[in-house]
Amino acid sequence: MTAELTGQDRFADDLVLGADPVLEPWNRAGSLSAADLHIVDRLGRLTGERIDDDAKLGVALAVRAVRQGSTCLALNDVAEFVAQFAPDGVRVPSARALLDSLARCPLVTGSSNGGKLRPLVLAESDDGPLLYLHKYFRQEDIIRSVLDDRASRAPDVDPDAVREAVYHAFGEPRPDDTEESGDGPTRVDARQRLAGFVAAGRWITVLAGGPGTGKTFTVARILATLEHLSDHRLRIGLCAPTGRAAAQLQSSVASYRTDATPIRAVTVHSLLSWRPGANPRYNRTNTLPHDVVVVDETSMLSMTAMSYVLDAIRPDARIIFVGDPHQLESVDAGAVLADLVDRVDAGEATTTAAARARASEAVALAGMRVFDGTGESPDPDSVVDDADLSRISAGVITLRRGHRNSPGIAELAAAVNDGDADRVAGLVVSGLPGVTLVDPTRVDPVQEAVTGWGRDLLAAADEGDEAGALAALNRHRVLCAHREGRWGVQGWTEQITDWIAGGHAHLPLTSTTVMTRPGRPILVTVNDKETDTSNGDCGVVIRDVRTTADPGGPVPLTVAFTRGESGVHRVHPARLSDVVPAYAMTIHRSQGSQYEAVTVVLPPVGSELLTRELLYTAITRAQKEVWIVGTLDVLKAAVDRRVARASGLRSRIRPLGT
Ligand SMILES: Nc1ncnc2c1ncn2[C@@H]1O[C@H](COP(=O)(O)OP(=O)(O)OP(=O)(O)O)[C@@H](O)[C@H]1O
Repeated sequence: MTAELTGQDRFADDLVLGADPVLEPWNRAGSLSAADLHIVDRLGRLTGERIDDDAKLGVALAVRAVRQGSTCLALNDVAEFVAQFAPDGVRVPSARALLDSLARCPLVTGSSNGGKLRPLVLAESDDGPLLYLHKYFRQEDIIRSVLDDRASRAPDVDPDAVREAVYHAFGEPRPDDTEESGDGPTRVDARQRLAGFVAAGRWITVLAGGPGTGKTFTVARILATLEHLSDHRLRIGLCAPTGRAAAQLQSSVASYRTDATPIRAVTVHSLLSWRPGANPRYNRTNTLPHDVVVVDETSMLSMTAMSYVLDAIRPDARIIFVGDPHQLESVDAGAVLADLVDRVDAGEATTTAAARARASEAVALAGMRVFDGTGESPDPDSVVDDADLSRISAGVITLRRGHRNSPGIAELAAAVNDGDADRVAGLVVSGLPGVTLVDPTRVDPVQEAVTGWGRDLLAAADEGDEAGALAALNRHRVLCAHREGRWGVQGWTEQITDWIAGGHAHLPLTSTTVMTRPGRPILVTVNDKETDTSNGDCGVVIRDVRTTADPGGPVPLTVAFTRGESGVHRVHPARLSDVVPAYAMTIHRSQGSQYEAVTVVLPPVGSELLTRELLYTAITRAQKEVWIVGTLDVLKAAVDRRVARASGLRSRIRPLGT
């Protein structure tokens, strides 16, 4: 499934001949795909019984909802769900009519008319009735039951030993809370220390925070805490949804654990021995050997992957989920990290009085205090408020202090997250440092910045200066919502190539032509063990000064990639088959990376992709400077629109008929 295409784009010529009359207008309008219709048709045939028109539409919409990232269809929200894509003139049944019809449908588990095959589940929730495909209902059920089980127990640890281990790894709280580091005095972030206490005292911890808030830095210290507490050598599993995120996690953790054994990080698929089309080798009956498993970039994890991970980890092993819940979620169904945080806010996670008492104690030991609601507005670096305390007692800790993004970008990102469109517009117009709104019809400032970047890349790469070229690589990036079209990656790549060539670019860059000249940034699109490159890796083509050029022959080239803090990995262009130019890339692709400066190209109003999460993800990729190409109206529309993914994880649910 591709989250970057809308239903309309994707299924325009996806017509089903002789379609069911109820679904035909939806198919003709491009709102339901041929695959959606085939699934409904096939299920109807297999059950061999008559399906009501309303139930048929309900099932088709549930299939579409999953395709769009939800794990179920929320019946009470159907009118809102279909508003964007219902064909003109069709009757959309009310939530009540859908429920009545599905409650009698032989395809539905728990219906009054259960057939032989019941691949759907109708469940009651605090948010009203939810219709699931059975697979997703089961996966959510696994997640819910593992979370509840882990919240109901705590590791048997000696509080004095925990205090000693946390202080050893994070330092003791001091009145001025400063410590000397190689780079000069650095303030210890008390929330990071608090995360150490939380992770030591629980079987499952969610470490949330925006980019550069020190999540990986904290993970490394949490691991040191747990190692200090353990009487045996801990088996630690580090993983992330993508190869690139795993490589990044491994190198950051290694840089913070200079005197400890390096730990390899792998993809979630590799950790679980999960091959495409098969079930993972590790599961409830064949659990992973690890004592601690860290999952980074959890926002990108699909619900299926989350359920497999939770199922495969021993009940007496610690799990630490790390990520930014405000970022774009998985391209497959589910928004599990956001759900893990939201279910606490919705009062759904189990938090007992004892857990709250333990959390308050940890807050004090970390050198913070609980804000009682009186006095001055609290400083989030030294106090936790009531909502925060509930989250902490449910194992969710959010780091807030950014150590990387410029204050202007951090302020804008916070306003975007708060969903305050007027504040966002006000900040942008007021000339917030590091933030510029660029009129899409007058992109000269962007042209200047991007051209300068492209020429810096070229100058270093042409000299064969790989350190210089790699340093220039992350100086700028153009991020687009869409792949195709003038405002997409394709259009911007053409534009940038032309700018850099001074208006004389003759051919558009393709995966083959991009590697024919030094200075071109490239993006790898597959994981490849042979070349030790991962999907999402960015490199730069440089002149290979170590190879002597044939007189009159082509310039010898190599592609350089950064490895670790300052290492370089070189691959001959001929060995890289799946690459694309990387002057511009999609916002989805940029997740997990940061650049000094970013140009964010907003899609037009009305694009299904224009959401708060998209905007947040894009602007927080920039460390120092962000140019937002779009109008104020588009910017405000983005802030106002949230990704709506239905899920039952945020509320208590029970199957209908139980
Ligand atoms: N308490 C601290 N004091 C000083 N520097 C810190 C502190 N915590 C983190 N840093 C620094 O901030 C930078 C970002 O930290 P880190 O990479 O751990 O953040 P992150 O949240 O994992 O980022 P990302 O969003 O890239 O995953 C690093 O250079 C790190 O050394």
